[in-house]
Amino acid sequence: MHSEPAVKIAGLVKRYAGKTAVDGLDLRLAAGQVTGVLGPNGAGKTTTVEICAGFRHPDAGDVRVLGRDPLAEAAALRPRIGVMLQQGGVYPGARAAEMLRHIAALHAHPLPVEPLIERLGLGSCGRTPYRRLSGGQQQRLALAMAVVGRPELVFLDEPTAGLDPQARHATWELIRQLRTDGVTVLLTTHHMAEAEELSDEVAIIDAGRRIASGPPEELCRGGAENSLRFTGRPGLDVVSLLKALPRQSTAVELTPGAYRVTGDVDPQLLATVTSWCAQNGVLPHSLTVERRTLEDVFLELTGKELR
Ligand SMILES: Nc1ncnc2c1ncn2[C@@H]1O[C@H](COP(=O)(O)OP(=O)(O)OP(=O)(O)O)[C@@H](O)[C@H]1O
Repeated sequence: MHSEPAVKIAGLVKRYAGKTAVDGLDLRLAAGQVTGVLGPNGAGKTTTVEICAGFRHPDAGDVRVLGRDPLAEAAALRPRIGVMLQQGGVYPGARAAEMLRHIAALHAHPLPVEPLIERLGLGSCGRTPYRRLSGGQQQRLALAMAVVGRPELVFLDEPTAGLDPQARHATWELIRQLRTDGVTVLLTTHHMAEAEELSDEVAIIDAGRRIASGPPEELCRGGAENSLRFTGRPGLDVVSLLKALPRQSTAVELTPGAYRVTGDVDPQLLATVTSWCAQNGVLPHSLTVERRTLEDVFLELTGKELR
């Protein structure tokens, strides 16, 4: 993608009472793509979103949203961006449908409100005051409010946290639709599979800095080894298998008849293993290529200790 990024963040710093929440963050969101922003609790994701949305002052660094300064040019940006934060932004007594209609009326070409309400399963609670909605319903209303104005860019801070599976799927569909419509999406989430599934690019943030970024499949491919497992008769000659494999591969019999090959698992390595099986009269009962998931990558990069 060669067009100008929808969001450019360079050297962003934010401190709260001497505590550094964002520590020199660099991040770019490609226009028209979904960027998943991942990070442990307290990594600075929400703070970054709030700064991009013009709700907070950065202490240092440069932030450009659709080419503009999110604070100084907030009025010009407001009709062009949608924001869903983890909480707040709704008057507690406002009824769900009224609130959405009100937001829609502030925009020049809003989405039709009723279909959006139905799509997010809010039809039965349209007349319910915000404070009486369940947590998941409040989340869905916040999502509807973020997208109803047909924004060019949407910030979604943990949109699926606490949602039931149906609402989660409806949210994923909505995010896919936004992408199809060319909307740029920043999505923060703790669900690695969700990020892997929905994002064109992923950025992993830790302690206020970007520690990795790229398309999810690229992040999963790089770094540590993948593995290939197969089952066959017990006691196969793994030393001879190892000799057939590229250097730095390993081959072990984990339990009788269960074998694991690690290394740079690519189509060539798969062909080497299957041709070794053919030469040795082995018909594997099962053969699986295990690739690292985004969760594996995340834990490798950010560690397994609780923050
Ligand atoms: N208003 C605030 N006042 C003081 N400290 C704050 C404030 N908001 C956030 N922080 C601190 O800044 C750090 C980053 O918080 P932030 O909410 O941006 O992280 P996050 O990555 O969104 O976390 P989570 O995944 O838990 O939502 C945390 O240590 C948090 O305690």
